Amino acid sequence: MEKHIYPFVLEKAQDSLWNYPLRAPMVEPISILNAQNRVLGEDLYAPHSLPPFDRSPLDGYALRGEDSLGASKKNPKVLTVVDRIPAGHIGRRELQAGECARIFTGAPIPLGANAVLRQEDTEPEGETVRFLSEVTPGANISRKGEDVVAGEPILTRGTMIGPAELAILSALGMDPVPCYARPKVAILSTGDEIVELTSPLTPGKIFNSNMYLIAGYVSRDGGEPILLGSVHDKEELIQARIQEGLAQADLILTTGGVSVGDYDVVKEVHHELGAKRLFAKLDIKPGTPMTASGLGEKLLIGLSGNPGAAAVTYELTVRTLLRNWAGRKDSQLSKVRARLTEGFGKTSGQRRFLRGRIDWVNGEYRLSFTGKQNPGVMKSLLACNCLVEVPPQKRWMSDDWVEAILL
Ligand SMILES: Nc1nc2c(c(=O)[nH]1)N[C@H]1C(S)=C(S)[C@@H](COP(=O)(O)OP(=O)(O)OC[C@H]3O[C@@H](n4cnc5c(N)ncnc54)[C@H](O)[C@@H]3O)O[C@H]1N2
Ligand code: MOO
Repeated sequence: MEKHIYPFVLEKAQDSLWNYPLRAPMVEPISILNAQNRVLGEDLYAPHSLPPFDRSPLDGYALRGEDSLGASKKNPKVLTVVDRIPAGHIGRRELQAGECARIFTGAPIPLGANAVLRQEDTEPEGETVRFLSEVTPGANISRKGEDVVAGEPILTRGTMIGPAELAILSALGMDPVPCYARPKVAILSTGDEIVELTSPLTPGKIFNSNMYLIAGYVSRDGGEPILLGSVHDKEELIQARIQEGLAQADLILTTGGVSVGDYDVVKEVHHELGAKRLFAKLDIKPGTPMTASGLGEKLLIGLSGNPGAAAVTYELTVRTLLRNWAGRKDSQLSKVRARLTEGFGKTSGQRRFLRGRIDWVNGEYRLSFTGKQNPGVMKSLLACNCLVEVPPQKRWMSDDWVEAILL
């Protein structure tokens, strides 16, 4: 057991992880039905324009605008209706002077027409229609390409696909969608006290909740969790399970076994596996004993077993690492200024990150702490949508302005 481990400044630890040369994910074709929340793997260009043809934005009549000039309620212009064009159909003939076509929203503008008059400004009369107002040539036509022009760059690599992207992709007929493969992340919980949910909870044991916590984060951030379950605090057992993980994944996230106790063997296991230490202690609370080692193009990260500590350190380090690796553009943590609804008086020699919640209240962001901040506490993660740093020896007072790290 090492006597003293030098604590790494959080920002240096972040740098070492975020710049670690992991293998870039391949690009794979994904059905548009499964593309939500996937990351686009290529820049995409529009194969055709949107709309793909000049169309009517109104129910009314398509005409040559010149034929309506001077029309008014008092002095209507009468045109002959020679065609009827519902959406999805095309006009049968080119309009001549003095002619118009009944047209409906979304239908293509017929040849010869250059304007549409809405039906509210007309009075149909048998085969003819009276125009009660004029419409200038070019008016009321939704032009081909007014939304998207064929060939224009439409979505860039690294875009997270959501409903708006799905709409554009499908309008352009782009199925399947080239997406980055989701990086595989193996997750292992260590500890003699951990049991799986399928086993009874006998005295001294707790259920393996960290695996679900971390798997949830991994999926959220664009990775594919591989669940390795839990393993007792024995070096050879942990090593074997990590090796099992390494056969399937390039990032191994373990929880527990990183502190200074007799059973905290994860650091030794990293060493035995030939991994090179990046850091083995952070200058923050909670999660101080977090450890990380590089093994070629693979990373081994040991988070604290305490769920609150594992969550905070995941968010401050692994979140951005994984989003970057998954190819996402939104990988950086962002901050907003918020005013505290309450103080936090407990000082520490170490930087501390508190779990909080910000809400927009009466024209400003207000930040409240979400409850007990002990590293073993899970409940304060429930409403948590931000973290707030307390510098060493600092006390936050109610109404202080702080920077909230958005989660
Ligand atoms: N003498 C010292 N003791 C401790 C120190 C220290 O500096 N000197 N550091 C403390 C700090 S800080 C932390 S954080 C913890 C970290 O311990 P480990 O990361 O080695 O984690 P464990 O001891 O294995 O577990 C801690 C805690 O979390 C519970 N746990 C573990 N795994 C799970 C899981 N999968 N699901 C739910 N809960 C889990 C475990 O039962 C413990 O209660 O060490 C302090 N000790
Ligand atoms: O630094 Mo430990 O993670 O919270 O209590």
